[in-house]
Amino acid sequence: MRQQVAGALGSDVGEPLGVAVSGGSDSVGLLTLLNEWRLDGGPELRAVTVDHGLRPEAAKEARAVARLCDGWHIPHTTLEWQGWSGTGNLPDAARRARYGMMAAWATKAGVPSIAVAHTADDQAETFLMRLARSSGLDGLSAMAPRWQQGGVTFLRPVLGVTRDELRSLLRARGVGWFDDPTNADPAYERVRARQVLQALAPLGIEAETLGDVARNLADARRYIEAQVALAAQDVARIEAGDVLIDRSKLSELDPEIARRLLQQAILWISGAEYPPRGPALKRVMRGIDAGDSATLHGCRFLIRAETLRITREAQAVAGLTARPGEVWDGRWRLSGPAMEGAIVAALGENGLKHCPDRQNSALPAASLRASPAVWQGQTLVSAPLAELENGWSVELVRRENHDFAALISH
Ligand SMILES: Nc1ncnc2c1ncn2[C@@H]1O[C@H](COP(=O)(O)OP(=O)(O)OP(=O)(O)O)[C@@H](O)[C@H]1O
Repeated sequence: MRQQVAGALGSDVGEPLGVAVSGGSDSVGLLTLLNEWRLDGGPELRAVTVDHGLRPEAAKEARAVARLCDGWHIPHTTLEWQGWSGTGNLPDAARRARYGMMAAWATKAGVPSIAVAHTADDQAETFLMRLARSSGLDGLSAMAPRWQQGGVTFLRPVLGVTRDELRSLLRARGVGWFDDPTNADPAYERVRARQVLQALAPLGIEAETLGDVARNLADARRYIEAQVALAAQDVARIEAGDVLIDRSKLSELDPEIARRLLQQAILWISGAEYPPRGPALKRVMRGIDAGDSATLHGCRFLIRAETLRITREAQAVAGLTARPGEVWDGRWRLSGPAMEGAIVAALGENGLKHCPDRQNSALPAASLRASPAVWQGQTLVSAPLAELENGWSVELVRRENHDFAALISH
């Protein structure tokens, strides 16, 4: 098992390696494996636990993890979440906060990557849950073995190990863990998925089997994504943050490649976490064929004779502000002279009127309205994309997970 984990992490795993330990069997099992590897020449470790403050036992569990780490001479940190606003989807908010806090902790502590303990069972349960949502190739593909978030790499080194294997290891080593009471509550979809998985055993379907299927699908997906990247290099280019697509070449692409290419462009421009729903995107694609401009997912689709221009929708960024030097709308950074009270916000219709040289910009008015500008109160200071610089410069910043620009330049 240890070789499996070391192999999954790869020889280039940074040091110290972070490990996210909730106190459950999966993550305590991962910690145990990594600790044994550490004692045998593996990377130094830093453990982290997030106390969401949602269950009375949580603080006690965090302390127990801290004690375990202390006994093994692994530095441990507990991060306390107090951000629950009381509205919305609690598990989702807790998960987002957890990853955000762990990434911020890692950055501060000089930890380049954090291992989390998603197991083969998590993978299989997720697969079943996605089946219930009629997911396609993307949803059913295996969980990524690594991803980037908040400047940190998250790693899943035990995707090939089952929960039972980790529990057997812990029993053999005499290491205890906490059972989350919700893990037995059939009100949770994941618990029902676990029960269904057991029922599938007589058919020869086990966690590993579904993991194999999910990996096969991930292989197919990787191939399709490579085709999308090739197509993007051929049909698309970037102009000051807009994506320009050759319409006749687009119409010759396989519809699935075209759909994915548009989806990638939308994710890059909008910064949305999830792509638009399939039917909505298909409707826009039919509109593009017919020559109709449209808006979708915070983006505008402008049809010209030969080109489709996808730009940011002005309405989606109205009211969005950042300080100079900070990233605005997830991908723009404006820098210039120090200036009291200066903020970055969209140029908008009002600002556009105050850009005398806007005609010299290659961008149409729709793109310029949604472009970043510097304001001091109601006064427009700079709009670099609309040819009003006043000593300011603009930079397109790389997006962590949806970098269309990188897709084209590779
Ligand atoms: N409170 C916590 N503190 C530290 N690490 C945690 C905590 N909760 C979860 N983790 C880490 O994340 C891993 C996966 O946790 P969990 O199964 O709850 O899934 P998730 O991250 O919420 O995502 P998903 O629900 O999509 O599977 C755990 O094995 C552990 O490594």
